Amino acid sequence: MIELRNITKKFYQKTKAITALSDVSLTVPEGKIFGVIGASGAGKSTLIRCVNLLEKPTSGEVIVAGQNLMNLSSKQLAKARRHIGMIFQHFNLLSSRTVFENVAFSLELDHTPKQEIQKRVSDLLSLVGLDEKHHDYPVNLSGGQKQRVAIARTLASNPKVLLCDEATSALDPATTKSILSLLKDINKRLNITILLITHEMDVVKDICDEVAVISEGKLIEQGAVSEVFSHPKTTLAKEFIASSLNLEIPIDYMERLVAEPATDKRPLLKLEFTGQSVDDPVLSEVARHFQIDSNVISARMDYAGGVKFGVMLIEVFGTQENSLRAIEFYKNKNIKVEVLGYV
Ligand SMILES: Nc1ncnc2c1ncn2[C@@H]1O[C@H](COP(=O)(O)OP(=O)(O)OP(=O)(O)O)[C@@H](O)[C@H]1O
Repeated sequence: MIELRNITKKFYQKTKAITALSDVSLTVPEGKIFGVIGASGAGKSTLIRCVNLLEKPTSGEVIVAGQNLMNLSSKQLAKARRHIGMIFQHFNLLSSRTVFENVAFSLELDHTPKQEIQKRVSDLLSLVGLDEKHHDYPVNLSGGQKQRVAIARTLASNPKVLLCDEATSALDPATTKSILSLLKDINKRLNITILLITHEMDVVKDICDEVAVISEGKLIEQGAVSEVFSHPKTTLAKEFIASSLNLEIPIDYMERLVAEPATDKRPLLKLEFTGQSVDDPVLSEVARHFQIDSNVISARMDYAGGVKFGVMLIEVFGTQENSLRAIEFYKNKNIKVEVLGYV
C-alpha cells in the first residue's frame, strides 16, 4: 500500500546541504501497521512527510495505493492525497469550529449534501467515542479527545492510508493507550493501512506489526516486531527495547545496596528476558535444583508479536556457591544476568 524506494531528502541552508534522509526504502503491506522509531533529529518527520509529498524527496519514488506520487501533476496529487489521512502530535484542529464542524470541514469543501454530512459526521464521532461532544469547541476538550476529533476528521475522506506523526507524544500514558487502541480498531475495522513515527518503543510494541529503526536519516534495521524484539541486530534497536523495560531499584533496597558480598547480605539480581531466552519456569527450576529461594522485588514482563520479554529484580536466598550455580543456570537459558549488588 505504501512503498518508498531509495528516498533521499536534502535540505539546503545557504551553501550547506543537510541530508535528512539517505536512500530510505520501505514497504507497508495493505492492512498493516508499520512503525518507524528513532531519536530526535533522526529524520522521522521528514520521512512521514515524504509519503504525502508535504516534503518532496530530492530523489527516489513514493508509491501509495499503486500510484507513483512523484509523477503526478499538482491537481492529480491533491486528489491522491485525499486517500492519505494524517494526524499530528498537536492535533491541528480549527479552534473557531466546533467538534462537528471540524469533522465536517472536508465534506463541506467537497459540496457533500447537508443531510449526508450530518449522518457521516455523527457516525464518525460515534466511532471515535465522542457522541456527546458535537457542539464543543476544541479549547474545552482534553488532549485525547482532541486527537479523537482529528482522527474522525481524517476518516471523513475515506483514506486508505493513515499517517501518524507522533500522534500520542503529547498525551499521558493512559490516554496514549486509549488512542493506540482506537487506531488499532480503525485499522482492523476499516482495513486502513497505518504508518506511524514515534520515539517510544511502547507504541511500537502495543500496535505495530512491523517496525523500522531510523538513525541519522538511514533505516538501520527493519522487520516484523516479533523478529526485531527477539533478535535486535543493532545497538540502537537494543537500546529502544531496553528503554521500554525500564525498571528501577526501589529506594529502600537502594539504601541497603552494597557492592561487595557480606554474610548478612543477599545478591540482588537483574534478569533480562529477550526473545532468545528459553521460555521455561526458571525461578521454580532454580529453587528445585539449587535450593535457592527468590524474592521478586519488581518485574516487568511483556509480549510483543508473540515473544515474551521483560526484566525482573530478584533477591536471592541461598549459599554463595548455589547462587553462583543459579546464575550460570540462568545464563545457559539465554537470560541476561546482572548482579546489581548485595542487600
Ligand atoms: N526544513 C528544514 N530545513 C533544514 N533542515 C531540516 C528541515 N527539516 C528538517 N531538517 C533537518 O533534518 C534532520 C531530520 O529532521 P526531522 O525533523 O525529520 O527529525 P525527527 O526524527 O522527526 O526529529 P524530532 O523527533 O525531534 O522531530 C534534522 O537534522 C533537521 O535539523
